[in-house]
Amino acid sequence: MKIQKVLGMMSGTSLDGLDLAYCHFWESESGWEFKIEKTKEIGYSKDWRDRLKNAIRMSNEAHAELDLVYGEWLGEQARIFIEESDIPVDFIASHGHTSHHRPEDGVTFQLGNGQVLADSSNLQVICDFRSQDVKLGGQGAPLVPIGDSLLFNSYDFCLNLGGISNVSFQRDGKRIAFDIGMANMPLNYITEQMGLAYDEDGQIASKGKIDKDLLAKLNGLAYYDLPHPKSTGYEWFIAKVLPLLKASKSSNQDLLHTLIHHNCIQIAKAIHRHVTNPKNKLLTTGGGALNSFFIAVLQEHLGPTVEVVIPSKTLIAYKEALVFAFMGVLRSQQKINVLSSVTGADSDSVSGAIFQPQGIN
Ligand SMILES: Nc1ncnc2c1ncn2[C@@H]1O[C@H](COP(=O)(O)OP(=O)(O)OP(=O)(O)O)[C@@H](O)[C@H]1O
Ligand SMILES: CC(=O)N[C@H]1[C@@H]2OC[C@@H](O2)[C@@H](O)[C@@H]1O[C@H](C)C(=O)O
Repeated sequence: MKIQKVLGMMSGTSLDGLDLAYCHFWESESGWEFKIEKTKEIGYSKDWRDRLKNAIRMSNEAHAELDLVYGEWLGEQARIFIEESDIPVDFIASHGHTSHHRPEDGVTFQLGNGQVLADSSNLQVICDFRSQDVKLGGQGAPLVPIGDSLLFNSYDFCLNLGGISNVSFQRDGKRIAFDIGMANMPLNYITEQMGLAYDEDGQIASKGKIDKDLLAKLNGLAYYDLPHPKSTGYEWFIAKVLPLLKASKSSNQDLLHTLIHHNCIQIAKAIHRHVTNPKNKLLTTGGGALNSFFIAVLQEHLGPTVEVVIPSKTLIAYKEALVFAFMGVLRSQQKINVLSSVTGADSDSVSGAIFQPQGIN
């Protein structure tokens, strides 16, 4: 039994920080197995958060420069983590940070240059998991469903509550998945105005009340009626959601309360549409799983047919980094790691660019 030892690196849309998950993978008679051996979250400084957030508006030159500088920073973080944990690593699988995602225009870009990362960590790097799928006409997202299908198939549904919410499930022998809409992105936008990183356990939101007008407008956003495959991101938030929040006269408390109900209504709607069993287990991960008010409202909207299952804090926080590490393993073995049933691409693919260190450091 060969164990693959991989460092997965992930920076998500909520811009809270970089997740590092050192994982072991091996194949048994019952399929793929994994263990998350060591983890670390490196919170972004205000400077990094601002640079990554503003990448969407940068000139090509500034964007290219940021790609290199961020790749170097990722390499440094990997090096420090590996040294302090004293772990043998076969290779790094890095998602990077999405700066642009407009698959309809054939565009997706994850910052964190692979060659620079390989050189500064002195390890083989697999990255750029999305662009081949977009070239094949797919959404390039979500990608974690390959992991849901091969590592978490005992659950009826897998839900991620990051900046964006997405869901995945098996239907007629195929994995289906899509971005439902928002999760923490608009909540963090509001709490940022209040000088807070986020609303711990939804304490502020829980004291608010529903702004009915805003709720109706949010629920009326056209994205929700699009059929899957579909994916969304910061561009949609800025163009369609932010103007609605800015136009509302409600207090921050009421905005947070309304946004959580809105998110949960849309999540429940998306899941109910695909429920086929009387009882379903919904594995729920991503930072939103730590927000007890969000989870209580979600369970209320889902009702008794769908049970929200909250796993360990490690899995909540590091499932995405784990799955990108796993996608690296599949890539290194020339196995399919991006599913066209999820993304709508012309075909499944073995995605990810491979970079070898050139011994510069
Ligand atoms: N205790 C908590 N109470 C409330 N919210 C929390 C708590 N812990 C984390 N969060 C929320 O979770 C967010 C981080 O979630 P996560 O790390 O899953 O997002 P991400 O991976 O960046 O997003 P995506 O999956 O969309 O790329 C924080 O920004 C915060 O909004
Ligand atoms: C383009 C991009 O980075 N999309 C992210 C984002 O964050 C959540 C959601 O939107 C999902 O589609 C995806 O990330 C996860 C990790 C995925 O690909 O499964």
